[in-house]
Amino acid sequence: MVNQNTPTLRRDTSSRNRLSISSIIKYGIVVLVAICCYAYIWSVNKLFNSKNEMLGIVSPPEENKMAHGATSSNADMHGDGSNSRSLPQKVHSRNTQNLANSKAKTAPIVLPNVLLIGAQKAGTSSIAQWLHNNGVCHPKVFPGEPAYLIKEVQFFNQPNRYNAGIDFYSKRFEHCSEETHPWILDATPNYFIEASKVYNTYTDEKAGDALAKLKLIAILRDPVSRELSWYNHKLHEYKHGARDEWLLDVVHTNGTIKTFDEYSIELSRLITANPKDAFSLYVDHLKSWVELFGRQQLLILSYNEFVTDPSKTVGRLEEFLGVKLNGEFEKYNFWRDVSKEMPTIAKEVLGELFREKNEELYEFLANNPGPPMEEKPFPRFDE
Ligand SMILES: Nc1ncnc2c1ncn2[C@@H]1O[C@H](COP(=O)(O)OS(=O)(=O)O)[C@@H](OP(=O)(O)O)[C@H]1O
Repeated sequence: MVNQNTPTLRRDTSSRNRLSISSIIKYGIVVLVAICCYAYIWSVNKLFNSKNEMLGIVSPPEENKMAHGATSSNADMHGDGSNSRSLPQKVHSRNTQNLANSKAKTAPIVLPNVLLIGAQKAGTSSIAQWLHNNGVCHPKVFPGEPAYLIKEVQFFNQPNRYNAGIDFYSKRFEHCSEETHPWILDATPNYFIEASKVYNTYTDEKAGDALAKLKLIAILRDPVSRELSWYNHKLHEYKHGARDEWLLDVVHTNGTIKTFDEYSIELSRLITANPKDAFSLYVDHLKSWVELFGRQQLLILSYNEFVTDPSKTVGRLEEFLGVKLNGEFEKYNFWRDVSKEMPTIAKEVLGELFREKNEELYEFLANNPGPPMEEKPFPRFDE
């Protein structure tokens, strides 16, 4: 039995041995192939990444994200940008981070050295265009962004843009070389109520000496007629089919258009309830600018003078910027399909609403004189 079994046993053992050797060889080949595949994928990936880095390609679309934000927040002239489309949150913030890191290594920060901070509806488009005609550098508009950003970057007033950081803002001005463009302008009237955000950016450690070089220009218009102009702007857009949220306060809920009298009564209620964000309460906002930036960096112009004696306004701007400026102001944002007449009730309601703050403004400007070329005393709106 033993002998009979032994060969069998022997035969079985040698076959098992042959099996296990061939299995080991097979497994070895599989492992080797797996290692080779992994090494190949890793090296291709590495090569691709380093090529992207060399070409300056960063992961997905920071620009697209901003373009969406800007386009949709066009419907929000006061700028909370809340309806902007965006990437899923995690990807979104990582991309912004990547961009910031790569820019910090490569491009120096370029900030505008002239900000036309408002007031809205006080001839800012005309002044901005005229300065651009005179060689003052204007912001770059990126693909997908609305064309009006060539005048106004809307950086400090739109949270989705402001939160993208100083590198995002700088990118709009990187084409403005100091040799060819001594002056770089962002003319965003909505900045008028954003003094502290502007200050934070200009004192960022990346901003260098931008704060010391910064010139601020404000042009003030009688707030009552400024409000009529803004109402007319919205009405004009509405008549041309726009239905964005920011302009819907010119219509009743049933779709009929509010008269300016009706609009003014509501506006008066709103401003009384929330004066902080009211653009027409000039003195409140100017106090913040003066406190943060001083008075000599800020030139305050009169819209009334700009309309009635523009050559004087030109002279003040020339002196403030230290350059010769040519040509005339052209008309911008002048709508013919709206009435410029000031109705009686609105005049009274808004006149009363702004009276006190206007007086405070004249007093504040008298006690805090601006740079030498500024008109003094600042002309009263009711003169
Ligand atoms: N060159 C010139 N001279 C006199 N008045 C002018 C000029 N250019 C523009 N305007 C009037 O300014 C108002 C528009 O101001 P803005 O360009 O600042 O508007 S905006 O804030 O950019 O939307 C708007 O005022 P209203 O007509 O009262 O609405 C324009 O007609």
